[in-house]
Amino acid sequence: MHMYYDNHADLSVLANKTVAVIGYGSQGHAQAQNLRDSGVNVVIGLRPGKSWQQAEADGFEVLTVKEASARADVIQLLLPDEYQAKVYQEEVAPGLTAGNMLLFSHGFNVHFGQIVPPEDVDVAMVAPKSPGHLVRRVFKQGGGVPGLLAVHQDATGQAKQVALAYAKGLGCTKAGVFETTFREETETDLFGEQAVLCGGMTALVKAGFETLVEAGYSPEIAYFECLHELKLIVDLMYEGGLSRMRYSISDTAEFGDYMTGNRIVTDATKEEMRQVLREIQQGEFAKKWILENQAGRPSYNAIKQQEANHPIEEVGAKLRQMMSWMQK
Ligand SMILES: NC(=O)C1=CN([C@@H]2O[C@H](COP(=O)(O)OP(=O)(O)OC[C@H]3O[C@@H](n4cnc5c(N)ncnc54)[C@H](OP(=O)(O)O)[C@@H]3O)[C@@H](O)[C@H]2O)C=CC1
Ligand SMILES: CC[C@](O)(C(C)=O)C(=O)O
Repeated sequence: MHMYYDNHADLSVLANKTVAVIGYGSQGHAQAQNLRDSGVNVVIGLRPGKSWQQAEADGFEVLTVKEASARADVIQLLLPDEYQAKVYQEEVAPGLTAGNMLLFSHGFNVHFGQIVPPEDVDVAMVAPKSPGHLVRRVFKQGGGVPGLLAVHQDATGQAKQVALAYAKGLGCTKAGVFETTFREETETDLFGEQAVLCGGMTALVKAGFETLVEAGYSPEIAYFECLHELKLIVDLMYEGGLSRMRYSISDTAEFGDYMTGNRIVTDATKEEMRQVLREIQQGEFAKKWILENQAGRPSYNAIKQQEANHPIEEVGAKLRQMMSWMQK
């Protein structure tokens, strides 16, 4: 296992190749635009619709998924994970030829056996560790976000060099690309988004907001305290770890942090985290998500609606309107 930086990757490996970016959503638009700015020949594969119009407006050649897959040497699947297997079977697989590379930014479908590529193609992953919009924003600022790289299948003997060149085109080798496996990326990514980054964090923010509002404090103050300021605290941790954040906050806040943190995230919380990880490792979460999609997403849709109506969303929308400088 290694970390790779700019000097380990050679963009000329992609010089005579065409890359098809399939999907033009959060990751698709960012990866396609960064690659193009890095001199890579990119076409976009889509169905007719909103993304197609956007990709054309952004100056790309847009083809159907079938045409783009057949044209390209490297095919990066950036569709929502839940649709990838069907689109792969019907539109990508028929155009694959020996020596092509099939790329992913998340290992879900390969790791859980929903996509089984033929043996004569390379199968790899370049996964930026960042939401797509920041993959683009940080690149435009002259930097890059870190990434993960994994080779699942090396039919040509060149898979790692091609994947590394792709990662360089995204800007990831500026920040560091860590070599891993499809299993490790998939399980840690699902764990991170469920237990910490998305599920854990939104539950913590809502619980804090509700505690203050239910105790009679203003929703505006509760919003600033529990959501708005979180970004500023996270920015400090991002720049210099927990110690930089603790250097910047008051000693009173730091003492409160030491006294209270473990009362909020207790041994029971950690035991629940271990249980969440077991369910991911055993494929229970994947099965639940696949079945949820087959059933038309009843739970996903109901909870999405309920969450959109949470009072923190109402007060937040009102307060953010006044912050004209904020990237929305
Ligand atoms: N979001 C992120 O930041 C991250 C995502 N990833 C991974 O990247 C991959 C892409 O995720 P993400 O960028 O969030 O996806 P999005 O939901 O943002 O984008 C979906 C894109 O796929 C298109 N699409 C959907 N269905 C079809 C179809 N049947 N045929 C053709 N095009 C279709 C949509 O076009 P239309 O407008 O027509 O619907 C849209 O352009 C996933 O594997 C995900 O796990 C990894 C790291 C971070
Ligand atoms: C944290 C969510 C994420 O895993 C990401 C941006 O890396 C995702 O899949 O969107």
